[in-house]
Amino acid sequence: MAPLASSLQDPSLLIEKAYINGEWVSSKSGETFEVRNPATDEVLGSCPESNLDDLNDAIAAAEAAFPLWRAQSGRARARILRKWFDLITASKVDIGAIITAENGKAKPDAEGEAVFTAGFFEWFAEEAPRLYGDVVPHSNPSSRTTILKQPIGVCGLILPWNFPMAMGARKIAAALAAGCTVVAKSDGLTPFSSNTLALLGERAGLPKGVLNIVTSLKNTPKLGLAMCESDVIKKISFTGSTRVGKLLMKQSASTLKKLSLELGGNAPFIVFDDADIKTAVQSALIAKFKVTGQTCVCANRIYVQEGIYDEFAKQFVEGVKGFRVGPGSDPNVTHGPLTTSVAKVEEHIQDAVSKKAKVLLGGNRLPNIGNNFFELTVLGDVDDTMVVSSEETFGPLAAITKFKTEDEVIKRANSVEVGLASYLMTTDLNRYHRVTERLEFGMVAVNTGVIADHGAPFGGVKHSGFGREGSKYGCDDYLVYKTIVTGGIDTKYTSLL
Ligand SMILES: NC(=O)c1ccc[n+]([C@@H]2O[C@H](COP(=O)([O-])OP(=O)(O)OC[C@H]3O[C@@H](n4cnc5c(N)ncnc54)[C@H](O)[C@@H]3O)[C@@H](O)[C@H]2O)c1
Ligand SMILES: O=CCCC(=O)O
Repeated sequence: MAPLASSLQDPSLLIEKAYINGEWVSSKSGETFEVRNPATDEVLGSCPESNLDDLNDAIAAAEAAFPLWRAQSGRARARILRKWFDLITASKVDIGAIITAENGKAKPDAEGEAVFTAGFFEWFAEEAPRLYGDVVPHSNPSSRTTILKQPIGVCGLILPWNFPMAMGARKIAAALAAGCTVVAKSDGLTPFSSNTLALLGERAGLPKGVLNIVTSLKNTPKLGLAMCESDVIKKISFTGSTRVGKLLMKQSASTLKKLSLELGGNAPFIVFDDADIKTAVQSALIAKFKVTGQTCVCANRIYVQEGIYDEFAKQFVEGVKGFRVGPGSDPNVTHGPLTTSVAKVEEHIQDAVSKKAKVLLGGNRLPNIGNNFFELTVLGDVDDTMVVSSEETFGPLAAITKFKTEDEVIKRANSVEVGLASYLMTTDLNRYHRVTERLEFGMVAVNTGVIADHGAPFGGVKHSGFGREGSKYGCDDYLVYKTIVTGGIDTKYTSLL
């Protein structure tokens, strides 16, 4: 038994297999890949290196399961999703331990992710019976137009490593509630969380073939291409970088696939002189350093108006000093390692410092703890020529920059290609209206550092992609609308058409 499994209350939650047609399977080639703990570099276990044959089996299973799953009532699907919620909630501690082991995030964040994950099953259990269509008046009074919302079919879901369970849940719960079946590809760095999720789905009563998971590290691009080119898969939903999102869109052209792309961000965090400084500092600490800066909604550019700049920077640095970096499994640790590499954080710091940014805190690797650890870092006097202002760091680097006017900061905030999350700190109601409406981002958080919630549509604009996850709109991405027109031509009215 893998050592991680033996540390769990329920060791069966850790599965080193792929999940196809209700069976836990090895890859046809027999190949596997190792999964490592980013805090220690220890091998946690291994998973099958799924290949195209395995993917085709998964697609065939999802195709075969689709007619029966879609034919169930929304209420029947809801009961399974609701039970899934209960099972995830009951396994919160074990799930947290698995997420921390493979992703690195600190225990409270990992257990928080378990709760966040469960919430999507609860939410979509409530949506499943309520996917109403419409009846629309027709211009011919003897006709009627009915709009049916129907499941699109088999969905291919490509999942990231930063929320290895919750990002999968946000897609899987919505797709299954809508009546679709799923082939998911978990991230090669974090396959165990997805497997645990599938196992709990199986225990909740999910019929075989409704959810399938292929696991892969090196075959990922091949599997991604095959998913895009498959005529059976009718929709792809992807969370990850803008680069890969654009590639998937190109690859999906030949099958004209419906796509949801949750891509990169570069969130501005704007603090006006009139902000409540305590709220602004607390919100910035959360928005910047959640999961050690590795969420797509993390504040990347902190713009502070000149009158409040020095005080904000001082209080922000004091706040950061209250955090503790270390292995996520240590209960005293608030921030774990980076899941991938510290190189980009270091490059952004070096570039900024070479252009006269000031290091207010941190700035160094922490090799005494491990290769993937980096100090929570605060830079002041950042300007727009620095790489950190135009590129998402996806790491623990807070880049603080000064601004003078509202017009100036809106222009600078909107100057990037991407448009996912943004933050606004102000107590001026008129300013709130003006600025929220002018920011070119899919989401604006006002006087808070937390955006995501099950009921809040999550997604971006511009190069951050399209589609909305969670919320009452979340099933739409997995539905197609069918128009049914009934009635004959009523000659009395044809002259009015
Ligand atoms: N908008 C969102 O909801 C959201 C959420 C999390 C992360 N992100 C973004 O993801 C990025 C960080 O993650 P990353 O650098 O690991 O992203 P990435 O795009 O390299 O990887 C994301 C996922 O895609 C897979 N992948 C990579 N190449 C692929 C290919 N050719 N075909 C199919 N799948 C492929 C990876 O294995 C991984 O599972 C950041 O830009 C971040 O903002 C966005
Ligand atoms: O990384 C993307 C998701 C972030 C979140 O939902 O808080």
